[in-house]
Amino acid sequence: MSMIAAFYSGKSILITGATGFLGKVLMEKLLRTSPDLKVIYILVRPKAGQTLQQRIFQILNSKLFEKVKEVCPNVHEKIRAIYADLSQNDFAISKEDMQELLSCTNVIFHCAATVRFDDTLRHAVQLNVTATRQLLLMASQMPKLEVFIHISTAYSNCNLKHIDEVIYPCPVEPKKIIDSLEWLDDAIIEEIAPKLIRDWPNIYTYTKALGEMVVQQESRNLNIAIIRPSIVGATWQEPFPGWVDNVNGPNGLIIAAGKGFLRALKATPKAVADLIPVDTVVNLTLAVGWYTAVHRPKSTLVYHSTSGNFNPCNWHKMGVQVLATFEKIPFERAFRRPYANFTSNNFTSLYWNAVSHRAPAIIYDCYLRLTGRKPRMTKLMNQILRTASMLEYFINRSWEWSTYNTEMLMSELSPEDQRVFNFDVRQLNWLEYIENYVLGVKKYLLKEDMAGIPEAKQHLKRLRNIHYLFNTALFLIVWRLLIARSQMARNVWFFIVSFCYKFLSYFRASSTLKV
Ligand SMILES: CCCCCCCCCCCCCCCCCCCC(=O)SCCNC(=O)CCNC(=O)[C@H](O)C(C)(C)COP(=O)(O)OP(=O)(O)OC[C@H]1O[C@@H](n2cnc3c(N)ncnc32)[C@H](O)[C@@H]1OP(=O)(O)O
Ligand SMILES: NC(=O)C1=CN([C@@H]2O[C@H](COP(=O)(O)OP(=O)(O)OC[C@H]3O[C@@H](n4cnc5c(N)ncnc54)[C@H](OP(=O)(O)O)[C@@H]3O)[C@@H](O)[C@H]2O)C=CC1
Repeated sequence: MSMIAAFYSGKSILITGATGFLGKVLMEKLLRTSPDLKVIYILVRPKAGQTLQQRIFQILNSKLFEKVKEVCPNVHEKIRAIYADLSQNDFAISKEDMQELLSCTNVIFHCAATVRFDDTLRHAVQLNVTATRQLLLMASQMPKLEVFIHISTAYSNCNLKHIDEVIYPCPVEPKKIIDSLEWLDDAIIEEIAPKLIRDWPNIYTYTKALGEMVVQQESRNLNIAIIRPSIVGATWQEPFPGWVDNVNGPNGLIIAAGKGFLRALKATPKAVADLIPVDTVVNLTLAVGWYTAVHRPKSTLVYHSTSGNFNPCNWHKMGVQVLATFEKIPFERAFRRPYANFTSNNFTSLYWNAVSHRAPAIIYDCYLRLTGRKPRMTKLMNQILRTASMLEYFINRSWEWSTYNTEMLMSELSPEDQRVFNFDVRQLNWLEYIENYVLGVKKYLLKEDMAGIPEAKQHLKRLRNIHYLFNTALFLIVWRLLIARSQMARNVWFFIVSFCYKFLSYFRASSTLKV
């Protein structure tokens, strides 16, 4: 019997960010392993014209939740969606709902955040700092609360090279920032933002660091733990391999590469690609929830959910395997044949951007214009290159995260829990994982049918022929121009032609002799 699963049975669990990538997998695993939990409260806002109910209905009827329904057929009854906007005062939760949350909640998983790298400082502080403080305040008024789990990121201290499982202080107190945002206007905030974030690469990682500090300062006598995942990727094993549902992190780049838009990346091939499967993060999170509630550590423990020091993979290996998978299971209607060129050199990177990205986009847009269609490739390419440049910081560096707490927890689990809540990435086979990942991107993000693979392969062959034809034509044009202008080029040309002629004559003569 799993002790972790038993712990969550009969519990009322509050999840923020349950409609997000990590939140959905967390909810699924909880329902599948502890089907007799009492209720999962999820704080949700209406979005994209959908009501709360429509959003929940769509999530629970998605492929991700198919397996869970076999063990928990009444899954809809276990979820109680509560209207909430985390950027508002008191989260805009109604009095009745708030009362219910305060009196019933046993466990909190705080996953909600804005993960955009370029969000405004005001919004990112509201979500990643102020909302965390507000939730901690709510938690302190919950008599039945046993544990509060805060999801942060391994990059909250990415301005350091070696990162321990401790909360590092930020140069400016979060409270001072929260207070000043109340009276400063937006223009001034954006002006001071770069000065505040100092050597953090973006607003996201900076505000996640502030969020951790808030957790430390406002923890009162709460039983809290922090999880710090690195780059969260598709599922490894559960509920099935390769599940993924948004374009964040590597996902968008895999699409851009598979469709042949992105063929070079400013990346350090030997740098560690610290990906961690989302189900691994979820298993660790649930195990930490159990351990923190049952063992009540004296201080707030931080757990790194990273792969680098257990089972390192670098960007070169990842790129090669991603490309190999595109060969086997290509994406449909690619713009060009997929290719992956990783370079850490600024000059080479500029060259590849001009030759491999911008020039083909401009040529294609000319073709669209000539055929009476609206040009769109340059705009799309600019968007992709902007995204790639935003991620560059993370693919050109390696970090060392210590994992003492995570390893300690692994050794505390029973063999059954180690199996059901496996977060040991030493067992992960990268080649297999990446193949399933790319397949998952094709199936669940691009919604492409596997039956289209032969046609996709044919299309790639056609692209290869076009590529050869184009290169040959280009070579001939350049050569012709050179010959017209330079005596030296003409001499080389006559030398090659006479050499070929002699070779052919010799070949013909010797084959005649044999006969
Ligand atoms: C050369 C061959 C390569 C072979 C492939 C090998 C794979 C290597 C992958 C390497 C990836 C490394 C990733 C490192 C990530 C580090 C993460 C740190 C860990 C965290 O805690 S962060 C959590 C993750 N957060 C994010 O990833 C958010 C990043 N996104 C943003 O901040 C913004 O989207 C961005 C990039 C600033 C763009 O903003 P904006 O210009 O305003 O555009 P939109 O957001 O509105 O989106 C417009 C359009 O682009 C699509 N989109 C969004 N994100 C991506 C993406 N990552 N890749 C591709 N496309 C993306 C979006 O869906 C929109 O499309 P529409 O069709 O709706 O217009
Ligand atoms: N993905 C990654 O690579 C990594 C993620 N993390 C951390 O993991 C956690 C989850 O990330 P992930 O699932 O990827 O992110 P997503 O962007 O997929 O999910 C974010 C969640 O937060 C919710 N949310 C955002 N703003 C509000 C708001 N104003 N009111 C209510 N809910 C809101 C979103 O709701 P809605 O659906 O309505 O937008 C969504 O459910 C975050 O804390 C992130 O920092 C850490 C390391 C890496």
